[in-house]
Amino acid sequence: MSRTIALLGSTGSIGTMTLEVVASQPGEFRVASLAAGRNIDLLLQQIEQFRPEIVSVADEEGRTAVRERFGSKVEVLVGLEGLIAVATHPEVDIVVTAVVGSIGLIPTVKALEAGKHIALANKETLVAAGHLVMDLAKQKGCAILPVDSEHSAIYQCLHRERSVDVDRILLTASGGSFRDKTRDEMRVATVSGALNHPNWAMGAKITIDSATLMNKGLEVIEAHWLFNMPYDRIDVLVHPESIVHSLVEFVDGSVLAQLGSPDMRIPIQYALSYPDRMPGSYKRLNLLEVGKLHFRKPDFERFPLLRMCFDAGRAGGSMPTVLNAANEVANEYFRMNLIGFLDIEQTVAHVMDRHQLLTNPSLEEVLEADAWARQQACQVVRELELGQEQ
Ligand SMILES: NC(=O)C1=CN([C@@H]2O[C@H](COP(=O)(O)OP(=O)(O)OC[C@H]3O[C@@H](n4cnc5c(N)ncnc54)[C@H](OP(=O)(O)O)[C@@H]3O)[C@@H](O)[C@H]2O)C=CC1
Ligand SMILES: CC(=O)[C@@H](O)[C@H](O)COP(=O)(O)O
Ligand SMILES: [Mn+2]
Repeated sequence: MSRTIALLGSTGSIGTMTLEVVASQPGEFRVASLAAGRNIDLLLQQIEQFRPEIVSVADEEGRTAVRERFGSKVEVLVGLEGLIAVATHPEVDIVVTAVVGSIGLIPTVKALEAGKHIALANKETLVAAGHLVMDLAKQKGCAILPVDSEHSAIYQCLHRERSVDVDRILLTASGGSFRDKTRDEMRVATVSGALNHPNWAMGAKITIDSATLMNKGLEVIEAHWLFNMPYDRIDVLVHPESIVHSLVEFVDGSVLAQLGSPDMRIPIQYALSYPDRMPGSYKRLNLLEVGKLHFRKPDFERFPLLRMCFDAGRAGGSMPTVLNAANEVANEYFRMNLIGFLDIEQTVAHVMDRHQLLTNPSLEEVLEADAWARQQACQVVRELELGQEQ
């Protein structure tokens, strides 16, 4: 096969698993470029092992550390310029976008403009600017291969199916750390409690999003763009075991589902090897051990962010951008112990209320809306602290 890969977010949960997949398939993949943030110790090990030609880091301190160790053996860039250079490396076939947050948008756009296929983990990119990213991919003939487990599942179920034959998509949700908690329990929830995901070991931001069900809401918007599916044909199903990764119902009533152990290396490898499959030694699913699978309706009252995501998606235009940016800020404030768990939804709701919708934003307008929402979210948090917001 021998595909050349760029990896954005190499030091994160998806990033490190991507490199595990690469290392487990000798001769199949070459890593030409890596982008990390501030975890320079890990990046140095990755450079040693994978020998990329270009790397990117978050700041000058990181650049100095890499240069001290590797001298001119590797080119080191910084910040957004670095992310773009990594994503557009001339020899790269596939860019794995595994940074967290809407910072992933511009490098993804630049990669598409340079004709790269995208293995997309960074769902915030599609939430922020799905209309622009999907149009650009189509125009350039580039594939957007989903890494997110649910979307990989749907992609696999849709393989060789006609879109006219699809009736609806069913996205499964574990329910997150607070699946069975009351609102009163959530009001006093701790960061460590929210970070205790029942099934998946993931980065901190997505784990908190999973606990608020924001992650599922973002995934609804991601599915809307990836599969060109109207919102009233996307349903969410709480499935505590995270074994059925998602399902597709067809017009004849037949339902296809993709199942597997909850291990992100499986969808990562599928995105990298698509349309082929490569052998993998990941833990096999044993349904006899699992025994029973459970499904139930999501509770929109206890988890209002899920409804807000449907609302933002249906409003369209700049609203999903604003929803996402406000959530990124509120999620981070919660992780820093500066606001309570339920203040996340309050912050997002107030920022959405204050937003004047742009119906078909350009990339520049998306970036402006993102920046506006971040600044508003900080303002709302200050007001919440002062007790000015209900
Ligand atoms: N983890 C999972 O299982 C899944 C994740 N996803 C999605 O994949 C994406 C990544 O998630 P995950 O791996 O969990 O996140 P992590 O927090 O574990 O990793 C984030 C990565 O992004 C880097 N990064 C963060 N900010 C910047 C920045 N400003 N500039 C450059 N690099 C930056 C971090 O660098 P450093 O650490 O060096 O600072 C790290 O390498 C998210 O969009 C998430 O929603 C989707 C499905 C499953
Ligand atoms: C592994 C993965 O794809 C995550 O996005 C996962 O979906 C999070 O679990 P939740 O279903 O709890 O959001
Ligand atoms: Mn997911």
